[in-house]
Amino acid sequence: MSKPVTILTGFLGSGKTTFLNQVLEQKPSIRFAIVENEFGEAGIDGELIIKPDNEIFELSNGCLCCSLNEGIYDILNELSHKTEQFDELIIETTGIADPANVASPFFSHSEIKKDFPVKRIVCLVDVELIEDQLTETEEAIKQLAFSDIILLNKTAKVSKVYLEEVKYKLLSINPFIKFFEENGMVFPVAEIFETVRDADLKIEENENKPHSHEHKHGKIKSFTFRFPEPFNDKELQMRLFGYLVFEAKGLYRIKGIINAKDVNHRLILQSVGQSLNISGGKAWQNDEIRESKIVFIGKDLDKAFFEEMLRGCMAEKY
Ligand SMILES: Nc1nc2c(ncn2[C@@H]2O[C@H](COP(=O)(O)OP(=O)(O)OP(=O)(O)O)[C@@H](O)[C@H]2O)c(=O)[nH]1
Repeated sequence: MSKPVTILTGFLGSGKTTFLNQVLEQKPSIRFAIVENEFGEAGIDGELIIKPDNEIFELSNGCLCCSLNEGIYDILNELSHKTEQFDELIIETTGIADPANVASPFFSHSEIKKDFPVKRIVCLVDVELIEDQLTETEEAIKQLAFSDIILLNKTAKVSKVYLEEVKYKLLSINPFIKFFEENGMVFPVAEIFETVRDADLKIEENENKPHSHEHKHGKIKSFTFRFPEPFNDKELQMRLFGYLVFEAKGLYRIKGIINAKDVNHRLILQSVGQSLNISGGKAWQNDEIRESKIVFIGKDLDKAFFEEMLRGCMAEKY
């Protein structure tokens, strides 16, 4: 039996995981299998999904367009043997993947095409940051160009006039897109899932082209740090905030699961552009090894600098 596929794309921090969580909340009767891919090694997004009873596959360590084929084929193969356990598949791509590459196995293989028909490719757009992202990176343009649905996110951060300008600009890149908007941090999940892409996707450029292993992300790098020692969360927040305000050029994204001293639950660290947010996450279990994982993604980043900054925030120093 065929299983509908939704591909989520959008630049780093645009809101893909947030949207995915709302889909799981608003569609409780659908059993989703989820493929999470991250640029950077730590499987942080998997931990940020609210309903762990969904089957979650992680394709970490690299980006989907470069390490895709083997991994995704294995996952689809596994899924095809347990079709009675799920109803639909969602693939969340990394924030710097070209979704044409992600989608190519779904269109170039007749069996995959039949068993896993792609119903929609949804691109999340951070309306405040998209202009800079389009100027700075090729991936943001490719994501827009390839999608069927644009979900305009973080709309409260810009004026209505600016939002119209953004739409106009996006339409000049892809005139076929259908717009949806988040409203007060609520996504129109039902309407999006009622929208099915028009015709078979044309991916002439990619279909028969051998996959190039040349890395396409220029100088975009990702570092993942893991620390068993607990952090002083106030110090961490202060230093990161100072960094973001004064020095953060080229840093696109920070995501982390933090183990802070005297705090019995995880802290979730999120930063996009210059914003920084630390909020409560799942409780640490008694038998669990507590470890912090933090990933930094950006252009021309200096790993040693971040390591020193983070080590300066350990609780033992205070
Ligand atoms: N103000 C506001 N913040 C939002 C909204 N949607 C998401 N965010 C915040 O934006 C940050 C990034 O959201 P994610 O859902 O993790 O973004 P993502 O696209 O999955 O990020 P990557 O996996 O790094 O590409 C988080 O701190 C969210 O809480 C929104 O509608 N409004």
